Amino acid sequence: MPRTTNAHDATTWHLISREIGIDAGHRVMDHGSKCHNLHGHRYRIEAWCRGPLFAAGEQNGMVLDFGFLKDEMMHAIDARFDHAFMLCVDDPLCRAMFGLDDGALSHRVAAAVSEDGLFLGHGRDGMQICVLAVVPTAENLAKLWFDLLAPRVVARTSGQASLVCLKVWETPNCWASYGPVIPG
Ligand SMILES: Nc1nc2c(c(=O)[nH]1)N=C([C@H](O)[C@H](O)COP(=O)(O)OP(=O)(O)OP(=O)(O)O)CN2
Repeated sequence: MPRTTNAHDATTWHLISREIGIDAGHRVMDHGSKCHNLHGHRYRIEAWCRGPLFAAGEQNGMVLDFGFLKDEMMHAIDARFDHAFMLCVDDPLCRAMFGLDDGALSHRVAAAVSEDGLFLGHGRDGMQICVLAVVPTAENLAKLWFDLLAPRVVARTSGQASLVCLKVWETPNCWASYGPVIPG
């Protein structure tokens, strides 16, 4: 029995999308107006995946079970960023707010940001912090979360499906996305 069905050709394919929501704080340090302030968002995050359909088993007729996709989004994004505060490593507030005057923590943060583009861990008083190599705009978060989720989608489908778009709603009116496909 074939494992997949190829109900797409070079110009058509199956796309699925799943959404989760997280709450997180940030500031856009260079912004000329209110986004310069410390503030928070209810981020809505959509993951769009493309691939052939499974032709047998519990995912028969699916690109990737929505529940499996949710699991991967929760591990890759929610578990690390929900209720975290995100600042750019170059933000002058980062050092004081996150307790980076502590030498050992400061060293760990600098090493992680330089190697991985981000540090996720605990700062002053055990507060969950996220230090990024880039400013936490919706565009940069879309790429960051795309890069964390993409390998999980491939692994969860044994290489059949891929993440083609990660869309971040920063407010009910504004979104940014990253990936090779423009979402509808
Ligand atoms: N291209 C981007 N522009 C802006 C970003 C961003 O990440 N990418 N971020 C901000 C602010 O952080 C803010 O979250 C959005 O601000 P705002 O324009 O106020 O969005 P609203 O939906 O709240 O707009 P209202 O005018 O209040 O309805 C700014 N720009």
